[in-house]
Amino acid sequence: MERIMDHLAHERSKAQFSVEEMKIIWAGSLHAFQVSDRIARLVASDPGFRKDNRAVLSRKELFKSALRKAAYVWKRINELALSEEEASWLRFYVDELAYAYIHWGMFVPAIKGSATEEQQQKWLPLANNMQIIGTYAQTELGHGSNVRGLETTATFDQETDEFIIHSPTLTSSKWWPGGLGKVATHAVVYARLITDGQDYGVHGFLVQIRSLDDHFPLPGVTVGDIGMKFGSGAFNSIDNGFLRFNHVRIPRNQMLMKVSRVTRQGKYVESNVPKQLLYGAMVYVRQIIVADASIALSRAVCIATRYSAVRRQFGPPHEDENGKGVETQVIDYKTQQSRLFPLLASAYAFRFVGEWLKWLYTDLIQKLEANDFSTLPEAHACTAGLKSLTTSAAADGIKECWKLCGGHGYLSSSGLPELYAAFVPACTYEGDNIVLLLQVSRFLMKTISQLQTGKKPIGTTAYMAHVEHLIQCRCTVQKAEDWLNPSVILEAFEARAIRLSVACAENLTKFATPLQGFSELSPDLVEAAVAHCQLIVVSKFIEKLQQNIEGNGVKQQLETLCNIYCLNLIHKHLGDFLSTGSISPKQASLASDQLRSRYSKLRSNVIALVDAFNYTDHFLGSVLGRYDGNVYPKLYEEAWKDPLNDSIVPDGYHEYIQPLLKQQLQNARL
Ligand SMILES: CCCCCCCC/C=C\CCCCCCCCCCCCCCCC(=O)SCCNC(=O)CCNC(=O)[C@H](O)C(C)(C)COP(=O)(O)OP(=O)(O)OC[C@H]1O[C@@H](n2cnc3c(N)ncnc32)[C@H](O)[C@@H]1OP(=O)(O)O
Ligand SMILES: Cc1cc2nc3c(=O)[nH]c(=O)nc-3n(C[C@H](O)[C@H](O)[C@H](O)COP(=O)(O)OP(=O)(O)OC[C@H]3O[C@@H](n4cnc5c(N)ncnc54)[C@H](O)[C@@H]3O)c2cc1C
Repeated sequence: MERIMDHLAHERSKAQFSVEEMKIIWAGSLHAFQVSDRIARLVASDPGFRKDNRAVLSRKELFKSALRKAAYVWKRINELALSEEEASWLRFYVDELAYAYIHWGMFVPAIKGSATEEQQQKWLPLANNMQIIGTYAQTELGHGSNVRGLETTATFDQETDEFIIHSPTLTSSKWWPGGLGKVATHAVVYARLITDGQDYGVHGFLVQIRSLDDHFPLPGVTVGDIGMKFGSGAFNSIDNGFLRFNHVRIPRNQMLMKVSRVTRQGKYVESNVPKQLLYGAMVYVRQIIVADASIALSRAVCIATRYSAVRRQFGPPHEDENGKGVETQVIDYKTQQSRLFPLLASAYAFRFVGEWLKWLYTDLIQKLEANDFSTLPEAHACTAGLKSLTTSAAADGIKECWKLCGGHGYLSSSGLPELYAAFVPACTYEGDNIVLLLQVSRFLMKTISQLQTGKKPIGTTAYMAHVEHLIQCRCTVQKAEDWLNPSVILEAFEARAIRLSVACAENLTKFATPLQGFSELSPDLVEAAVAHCQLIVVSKFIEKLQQNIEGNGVKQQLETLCNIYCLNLIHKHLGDFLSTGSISPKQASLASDQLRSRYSKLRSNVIALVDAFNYTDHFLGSVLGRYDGNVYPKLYEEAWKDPLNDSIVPDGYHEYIQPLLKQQLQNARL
């Protein structure tokens, strides 16, 4: 036991940088670090937030436990008079999916983004004080991705000055909204607006669905939970629901009227803001999901890295620091490093691109407030594309971390199965990842077509202004060290991205209609979108390194991580880089050499690099990822806690095992 504990201490002593300074870089600022650290400890030390028994709870128990925690969170927020920032950290570290995620993450943002000032004044105080609990009811049984295909109707009745909300078909039933099944009292419902016999497409409406007195559904409302979801624990603590309306009436002023409105006379009037603002809540949440992807991946990487340093298999016996013979730490196998270290680098890369995306979103909101809508298309493309890229990579990465932990990774007590089950739907919710990449490719094709008109590309597409150079340039790498030059890396990624996009644009012209071309070439368009989004992540990592980074050795570690992130992408997408001529086969081989040498450089720092995430054992929820590395005794302890071990002879023995054994024994004697 002692030896294992010593192992992580020894690993920590090998670090070549200041972990405390790296914690600040990871958190984003000294202030963010201090607040998050304080709240993380507060949550970890409060028995009310215990979560180690989640995997063995039944669905009903799990749901009730999530309700209890959500109420307790609210109580603590008020008792401690927490600021909005502190309250968000508290919800984050409690780490239990419940209705509050949708209430604060989508219902409130939808009201802020799509309601008029007057409507906000009425509804936001109610929502902010939890006098009502809201959900975001967009997806239907028949349509999720295709928002324009939604079927729920909101028909204006001029006589009573009301909208009639109705579900005309089974497929128009709302399906999936979080917190809807059993909790929400209100919903922002997306429905087709019909007035004067004309269909004006999908708009948002605020609809009360349950009584505030007895919680029963209001007349005309049929509502319930859609059933168990993938994995134990995970998303089963939340009540994703279905909802059907039978001619439910709401006052006209409960249409969200910032983008357009209906007058008392039933006239449809558009405002001067773009229709797409109706989708504003999705842009907001996609940006948060990118931050969440870095968190989910970093949790898995932290577990797999610490465990890989504790776990020993094979190898010539080495002497440990006490002179004892020991086997090889699995983290020292080059295959383990080549699977794990790029994931560690990705966690950092996604953290920084998430930080940048938050800035982009804040900037967008400031511009929208000043009636400047010019950056909306780029913000949509960036949030959609990066949500897709980071969630797919994080979901795959978490699964890889579980395999990196061998058999023990498959145990619930490793924390990895639940982490995976809870995160993998991020590839689907808030926009299916392929559908979102097709949105990015549409934006890229539009940008390329505008190059011919002389329009200067801006922001993340600014590189496209250099199309002529990037189409014909040759990578200058001659020796492995050349791959450490950020401008060489950047140009290789820019060349690959633009060459894939330009090839798509050229191929599109070969089809009879753009629609046909988009459909036939969609796999290529998705690859071009991925290349563009990876370029964004690479360039934001490089930009981060150009900032003033304090702390002993911190910048050097980040440089190594950045190199690993970029070179591993080249290795993984070699086909693209070679087929577009962005690099040569010889340069690809030098990139692999450099990548291997970066792994060796990083090796002694990896435990400290995951410590810099500053996750408490409570938040990690993993025996394998414990800070003290005391894995085996704790695994044994956890095994004893399983309800199956409550009795020596199991329930069912007398009914099913004993008679079977007796029968077989008798048969053998005959
Ligand atoms: C110490 C530690 C420190 C660490 C610090 C870390 C910090 C921690 C921070 C955060 C942690 C976070 C923790 C929180 C965790 C969050 C977890 C969340 C939990 C669960 C949440 C689950 C929520 C799920 C909710 C939902 O799923 S709601 C439903 C979402 N539905 C969709 O997304 C549907 C997808 N479909 C669409 O979006 C659209 O239909 C479509 C695909 C875009 C197509 O639409 P349509 O046909 O109308 O459009 P087009 O014709 O294609 O386009 C028309 C033009 O409009 C443009 N467009 C489209 N969409 C938008 C948009 N959203 N905004 C702007 N513009 C848009 C489009 O580009 C077209 O433009 P054009 O110029 O080409 O015409
Ligand atoms: C855990 C979870 C929570 C959710 N919470 C909410 C919520 O709170 N509120 C809410 O309104 N919704 C919610 N949703 C619904 C979610 O937003 C949708 O599931 C999502 O938008 C995907 O839509 P879909 O299910 O219709 O997938 P589909 O569009 O049916 O996708 C099925 C397949 O078709 C492919 N596909 C679809 N269209 C195209 C295309 N044009 N080109 C190429 N391929 C295509 C997709 O790539 C995918 O492989 C939630 C979903 C989940 C899983």
